[in-house]
Amino acid sequence: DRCSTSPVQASSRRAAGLFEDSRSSPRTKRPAAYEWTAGSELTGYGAARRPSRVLADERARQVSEPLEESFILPPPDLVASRRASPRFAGKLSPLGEGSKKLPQALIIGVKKGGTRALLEFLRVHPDIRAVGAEPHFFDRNYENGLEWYSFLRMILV
Ligand SMILES: Nc1ncnc2c1ncn2[C@@H]1O[C@H](COP(=O)(O)OS(=O)(=O)O)[C@@H](OP(=O)(O)O)[C@H]1O
Repeated sequence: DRCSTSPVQASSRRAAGLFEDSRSSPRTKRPAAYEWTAGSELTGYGAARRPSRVLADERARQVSEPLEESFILPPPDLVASRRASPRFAGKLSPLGEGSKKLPQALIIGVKKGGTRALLEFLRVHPDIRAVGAEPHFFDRNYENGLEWYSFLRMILV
């Protein structure tokens, strides 16, 4: 919500990379993220603080390291409410319990643009899980990289 035109465009490119990563390689998503990140011209808040080349190299090192699987537990509210749909067939997500995964969808918008309202509408759907609070990855936590991002208990659509 603090982005001007240029960072918003950068965010859109980044989101597209994450989408493709999740769909094309659900188990080994990091190599795809590595290629995407390393080949991208990074602009926006993170790049404004450090040179984009340095930032890209740091990202490449982070995402090329092997990831631990199955360490993030489902949110307690989901367990308590038993909102998981029959599609999940006894699991709490299509990925199995405790999977760590980047989101398959991002909501990006200006302040007071209705993003919170959209999130709440989507959250009603039993096949959609979402972060509890807005993570502000692109405008406040971008420098923490994808590792930080995937540590959130993220969205499983
Ligand atoms: N579909 C639709 N139609 C009309 N108005 C809508 C709609 N969706 C959201 N809103 C109103 O837009 C205001 C900002 O919404 P959000 O708080 O969800 O936006 S955001 O989280 O800051 O992006 C907020 O208004 P205020 O309550 O006056 O702040 C929402 O009620």
